[in-house]
Amino acid sequence: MTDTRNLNLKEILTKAKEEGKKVNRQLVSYTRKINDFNPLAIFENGKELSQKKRMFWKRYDDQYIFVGIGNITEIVVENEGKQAIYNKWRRIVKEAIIYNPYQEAGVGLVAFGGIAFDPKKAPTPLWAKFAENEFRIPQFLFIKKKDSFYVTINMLINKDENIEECLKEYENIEKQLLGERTIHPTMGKIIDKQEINPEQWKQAIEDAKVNIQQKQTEKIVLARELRLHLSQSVDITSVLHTLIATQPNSYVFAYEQGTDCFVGATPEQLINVEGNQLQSMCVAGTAPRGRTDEEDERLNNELFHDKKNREEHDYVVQMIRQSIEPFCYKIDIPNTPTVYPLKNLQHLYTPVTAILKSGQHLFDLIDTLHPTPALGGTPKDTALAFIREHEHLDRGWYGAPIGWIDCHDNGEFAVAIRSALIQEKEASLFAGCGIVKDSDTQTEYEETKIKFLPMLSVLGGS
Ligand SMILES: C=C(O[C@@H]1C=C(C(=O)O)C=C[C@H]1O)C(=O)O
Ligand SMILES: [Mg+2]
Repeated sequence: MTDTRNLNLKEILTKAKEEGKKVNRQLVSYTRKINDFNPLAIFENGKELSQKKRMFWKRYDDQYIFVGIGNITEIVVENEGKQAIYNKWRRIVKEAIIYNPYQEAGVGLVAFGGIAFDPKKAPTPLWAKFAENEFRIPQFLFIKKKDSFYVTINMLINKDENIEECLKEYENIEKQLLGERTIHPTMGKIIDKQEINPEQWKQAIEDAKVNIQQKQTEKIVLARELRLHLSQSVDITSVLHTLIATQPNSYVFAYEQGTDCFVGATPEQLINVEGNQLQSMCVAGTAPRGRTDEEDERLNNELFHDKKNREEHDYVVQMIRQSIEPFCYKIDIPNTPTVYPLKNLQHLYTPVTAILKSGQHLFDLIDTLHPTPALGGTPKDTALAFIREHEHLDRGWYGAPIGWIDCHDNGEFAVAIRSALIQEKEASLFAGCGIVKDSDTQTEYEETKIKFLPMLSVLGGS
């Protein structure tokens, strides 16, 4: 990390060119405050300027919005585990020339990405455009943090770079990205909606219950797919617009990979690390929302007291506590959950806070936490083996950590549920539920139907 305080961008690039002689291509990251911007306008303006590599992230409480346009370099590791991703990230940070006068988590050089739910499961063509894991450093990163707005420009400068030209080009792109635009959301029609093998999925639930009765596992999460054919290519900006409008209390994310885009509105945080402060969430146990206030209150109350849902939830609380214990102290987890309301459903919810011991970092925690019993099961390895064998679905990035890390190891990852893989005029939606000993197959089936709704409704279905 080269110290570039008091240099302007031109001077920095000239310095980078010098460095470039040694390393061939030098990464330069330059951050400055800017006037307020409309994140979705930037996302839309970036459509043609990003080589179809855009990303979007809005935190559930609106405290962070990121729009990433383009990709100057990515981190992809196969069969090496999450530590290898972290090591590559540290190397990039170490070698970069960084200008960033702001000491703010998430502001500056940041990598965004996701990982596959289960690298041991053989992939299918469905997720062909998504690597087992990928973290991307966008060319332009627009950041809204609380009430402040920033842009981070990332560039690769080589020894023969024409600095004047390069600056001009970046200025020009930035101007286009910040150009005014009003978003008029458009939505096509669903021509065909196909539940993928629902009967086979119900059979897997029966098998899971036998597995649980035989005491091999206590909880197994099983997911299924809904495949849509649409009348026109899905407009991702419109999808994000409607998700933001309809799904408060949720992270809204998009990761574009050429003609495919993974999009979702998830309520579930896997982990947030800022300095030595850690946050996580236990989200498991589900009921629909009521049509009237009275019905809503009744369903809320029933969910809170329901033995089966409380059990489903408890496995997550216990596992998160056990997983973070070796890495943290001052772990604070309330004994009783509360009910977390979303537009289409409500969940049992328990917040987790803790202090990280020194030397422990985000990727260690992701490694130990993923998948929690909210998406895998208990015990983890047995449940995963069961899912691998009995669930006829390529989960890809669904149900897995998606998020960001900055160059001081702050970062946040959500669990990518309530999500869809959009492939132009087609889309796959995913939803799963936690099977425990008292699960009723038909009720679980109905639960997944509601969990499809956040994405289904923004794609024109109900
Ligand atoms: C697996 C999903 O959600 C998970 C399962 C839940 C449940 O079974 O009650 C609730 C929230 C999540 O932990 C999903 O939405 O696809
Ligand atoms: Mg459930």
